[in-house]
Amino acid sequence: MVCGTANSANLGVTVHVEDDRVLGTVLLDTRHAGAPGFAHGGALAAIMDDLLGQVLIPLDRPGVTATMTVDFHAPALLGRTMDLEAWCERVDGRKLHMRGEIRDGETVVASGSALFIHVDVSHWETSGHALPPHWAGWGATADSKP
Ligand SMILES: CCCCCCCC(=O)SCCNC(=O)CCNC(=O)[C@H](O)C(C)(C)COP(=O)(O)OP(=O)(O)OC[C@H]1O[C@@H](n2cnc3c(N)ncnc32)[C@H](O)[C@@H]1OP(=O)(O)O
Repeated sequence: MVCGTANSANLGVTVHVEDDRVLGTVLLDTRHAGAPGFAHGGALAAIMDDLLGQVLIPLDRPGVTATMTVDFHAPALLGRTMDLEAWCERVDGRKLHMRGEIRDGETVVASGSALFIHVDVSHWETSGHALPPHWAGWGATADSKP
């Protein structure tokens, strides 16, 4: 729902990995309004969750959000391309401490911190839905297993 290109209702986030960081952009519009002209905080929280979750890829650790805090520092205006950045601050066994920012130019609009928990890919098999084939090797290089 945030960056999936197969979903026409996605939030239009694009991300890529540079070294161990996730960088990206998002351009919100009137579909994502809270107050007129301003992005809904829930949209920003969804973007933050997904952005921090993308760090699981360079970390090569499948994981899920256990808890997340989003601080809203400045209004996020619709119609502006905002920059996204996220990284892993610390790994403590299965606990993955992520941080990220959503910026409009030099202004940090929102910052986020989350605890992700490293899980085995089988975590998602309980839904009964098929997993993307490339998830099969996810976590193969992780030095500890859930
Ligand atoms: C590339 C993909 C991008 C996707 C981005 C989107 C990310 C998401 O939205 S994920 C969806 C939302 N999150 C979920 O559905 C998670 C639901 N929760 C769960 O499945 C489980 O509670 C889970 C896996 C997090 C933890 O369960 P479990 O594996 O049994 O571990 P558990 O033993 O309870 O906890 C492990 C450790 O984490 C700690 N912990 C767990 N939850 C929390 C929490 N909420 N706050 C603080 N600490 C926590 C525990 O205290 C424990 O610590 P310790 O080892 O020191 O005792």
